[in-house]
Amino acid sequence: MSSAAAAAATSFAAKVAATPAPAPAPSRRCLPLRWNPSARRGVAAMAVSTPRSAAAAAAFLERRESERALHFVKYQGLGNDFIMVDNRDSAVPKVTPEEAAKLCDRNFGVGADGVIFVMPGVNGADYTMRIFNSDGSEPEMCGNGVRCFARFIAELENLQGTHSFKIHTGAGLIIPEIQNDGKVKVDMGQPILSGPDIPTKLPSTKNEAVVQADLAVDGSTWQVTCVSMGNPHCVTFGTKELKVLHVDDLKLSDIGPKFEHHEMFPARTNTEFVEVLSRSHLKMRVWERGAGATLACGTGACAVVVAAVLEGRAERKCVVDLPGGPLEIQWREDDNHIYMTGPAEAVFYGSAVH
Ligand SMILES: N[C@@H](CCC[C@H](N)C(=O)O)C(=O)O
Repeated sequence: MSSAAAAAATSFAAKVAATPAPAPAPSRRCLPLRWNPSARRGVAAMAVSTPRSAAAAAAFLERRESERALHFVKYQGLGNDFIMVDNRDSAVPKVTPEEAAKLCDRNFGVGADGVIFVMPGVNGADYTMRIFNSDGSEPEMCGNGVRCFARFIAELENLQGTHSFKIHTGAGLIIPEIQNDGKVKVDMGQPILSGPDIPTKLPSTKNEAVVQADLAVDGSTWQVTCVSMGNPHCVTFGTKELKVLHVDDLKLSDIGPKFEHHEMFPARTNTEFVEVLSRSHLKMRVWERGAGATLACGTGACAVVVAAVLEGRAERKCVVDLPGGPLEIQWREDDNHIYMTGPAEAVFYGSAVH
């Protein structure tokens, strides 16, 4: 955590009232986000088992309503978890980057990989998505986050069934579509391959792209392919010495930060370590810029398939296994767009006092 965020940690009193979300069932909707008395009774009833604690919980809920509280819903996509904030009434995020870092702290806050804001759309988009990483920095895009975003909008707007939305993000227009089975398929747009645009200072090796370039990290020469999905990714399948990675053997907390802060990446980088299981099945672990080791990274999985295709290791349509579960990724030849399909669901509802 930055010193600014650490300072905020002492001043930002996050008291979190968390309640498990109802089990997902197609015919049953989640609790409405707009505060409503019957929903509140439901929360209290779930949280309490004795009359005495029921009274305490009711008193707490009364007090909570009278204080300035940030109401949120915690969502997760393959274990990549986010505090979702209904920010539809303003283009200014309801929490600062320092407060976001505090909220994301797994001991002193709610615990999450990031905070995501649903904001009014601009330039013809239905909504704008902004996100703060758990260190308070602001990335351009988040793949798992945009799936959660789509499900959150459906909940906020009381929409059932299939729906697609035009979302304005720092990576341009992103289009998630909620499918019949509840999964979300996202048009993630086109990958950016030009080194300076990613950005990386590594020289291009294949046309304008940086493919299987040598990168010295921690005494080894890693072979990396760089891809931007709006946010920067460095993908590696191994070192010059050790061509094949066994990703489960990696000590991510040692090696990850050395990539993230490498001088070749002026905006820092996300890094994906990949094992090829077959030409349509990849396995990866990720060290995320601003969030560290996470259970999944949607933009990372897209970057991995692009890198695998550019290196001739895989087909354009792959299942990518992440620690939190699989994502289906397709890099289409006709429009050069990448499509990502995966789950997203609400975990719990809460309020943080600040
Ligand atoms: N987990 C995300 C990526 C979030 C942003 C990333 N940490 C960055 O700084 O670029 C995903 O699912 O894509």
